[in-house]
Amino acid sequence: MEKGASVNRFRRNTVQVEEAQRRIEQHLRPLGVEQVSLENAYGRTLAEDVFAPSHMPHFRRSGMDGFAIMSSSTKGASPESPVCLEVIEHIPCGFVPTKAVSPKTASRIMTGAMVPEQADAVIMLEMTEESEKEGKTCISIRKEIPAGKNLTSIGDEITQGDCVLQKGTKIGAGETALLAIFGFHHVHVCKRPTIAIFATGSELLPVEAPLTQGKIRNSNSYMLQALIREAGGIPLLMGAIPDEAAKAQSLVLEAFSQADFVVTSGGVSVGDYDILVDLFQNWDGEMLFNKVAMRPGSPTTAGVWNEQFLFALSGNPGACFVGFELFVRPVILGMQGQSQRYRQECTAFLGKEFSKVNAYPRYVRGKSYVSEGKLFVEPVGMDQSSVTVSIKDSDCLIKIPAGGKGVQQGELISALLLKG
Ligand SMILES: Nc1nc2c(c(=O)[nH]1)N[C@H]1C(S)=C(S)[C@@H](COP(=O)(O)OP(=O)(O)OC[C@H]3O[C@@H](n4cnc5c(N)ncnc54)[C@H](O)[C@@H]3O)O[C@H]1N2
Ligand code: MOO
Ligand SMILES: [Mg+2]
Repeated sequence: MEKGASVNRFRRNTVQVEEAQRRIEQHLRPLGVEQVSLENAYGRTLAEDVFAPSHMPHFRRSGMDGFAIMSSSTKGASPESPVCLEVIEHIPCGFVPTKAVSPKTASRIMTGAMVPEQADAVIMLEMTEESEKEGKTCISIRKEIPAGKNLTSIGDEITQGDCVLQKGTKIGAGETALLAIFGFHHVHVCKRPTIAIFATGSELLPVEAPLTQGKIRNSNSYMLQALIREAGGIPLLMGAIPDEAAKAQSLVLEAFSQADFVVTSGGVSVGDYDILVDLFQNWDGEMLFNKVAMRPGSPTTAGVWNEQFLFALSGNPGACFVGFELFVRPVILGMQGQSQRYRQECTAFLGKEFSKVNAYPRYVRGKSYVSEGKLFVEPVGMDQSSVTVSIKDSDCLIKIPAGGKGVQQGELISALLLKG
């Protein structure tokens, strides 16, 4: 097979993960704003602060099915000397009371209904006894009811004018409920980036193809597609490019017109057919980095062309996954205007020793759990860069520092939490 035009491999300068992230950040811009209907707002990022246009609740609301009363009318009420009040009105939800409650009267009211102005408490149905007297309905109350009982005052939850949701907030179920409450049928959200995904490698088969000797199915593209979706991006599956440098170059450059940025996997190391290296050799954009002090994924490469990123992730699935988490995901979030772009880092006890010697900091696929009130993390198992099976089992990346002989069980260690 013909070799890629990769005889003169170019020099690599190793940068730390944080430095690589900093270089990316310098080119990171939010994409802009669009309007979506509330039903399509889930998972999107708010592009503006949302202020309450009204109080919540905006009327005095009953918390129980019962009777709206003046609390003062129950003064001295006891089983021995109950207070009797005449029922003057029935107030279902959605109804505006028409009759003023007096010290001698009560209005039957349902949960969520508007409490008449003069009433300052609601007594539960079960705490009253109803009777008919001379064609009138009366209730007897055997207990004093304090003012404010079972009554939600205007603005109890939210005051008109309050900032209820801040710009940059990701819209989940609770945010959606608030937007609906305040009548925001359409919301301004940050645009989602479209990301073209290429796999590279002549060994790659389409997922539907039968396996043949020496070939494998292209799993990275689909993994990246899922990761991009999780981060709120719009993935564009562009298929696999065979190991032909010229073809890779034209396809990748072409994709910049269809997407906000491009992610590739494979072909970034020092091999004869590592065609992304050739692409970056002919690159007339800015090279951000081409080697990172990390395992897996040390050959991860990134550049910018006309302010559009090209992330060339490693082909090894474990390294592709980690490269996405550390470099691509923050860009997808940042383009959507999210300020919290990086995975939360926590300190935890290592549940199982990790004894590999590390030339570079290592991001080990791990599982977190709580035992006796303490947070533990432990490696999920096979952790080689080439291993795919353990990706699904991990909810964190354990950061094993460079140097030394690994980390012992029980030692405190940092981990990036991958969920949430
Ligand atoms: N002599 C050296 N060899 C290697 C070095 C090195 O420094 N010197 N680095 C190793 C490291 S570290 C990594 S990580 C890998 C990086 O490999 P590439 O990014 O160049 O990826 P490929 O060579 O294209 O493929 C590697 C591996 O991954 C499989 N692969 C590729 N694409 C996919 C895909 N879409 N879905 C599933 N699997 C994929 C591919 O078949 C290979 O098995 O290089 C080391 N080598
Ligand atoms: O960068 Mo490669 O893992 O790190 O195998
Ligand atoms: Mg390679």
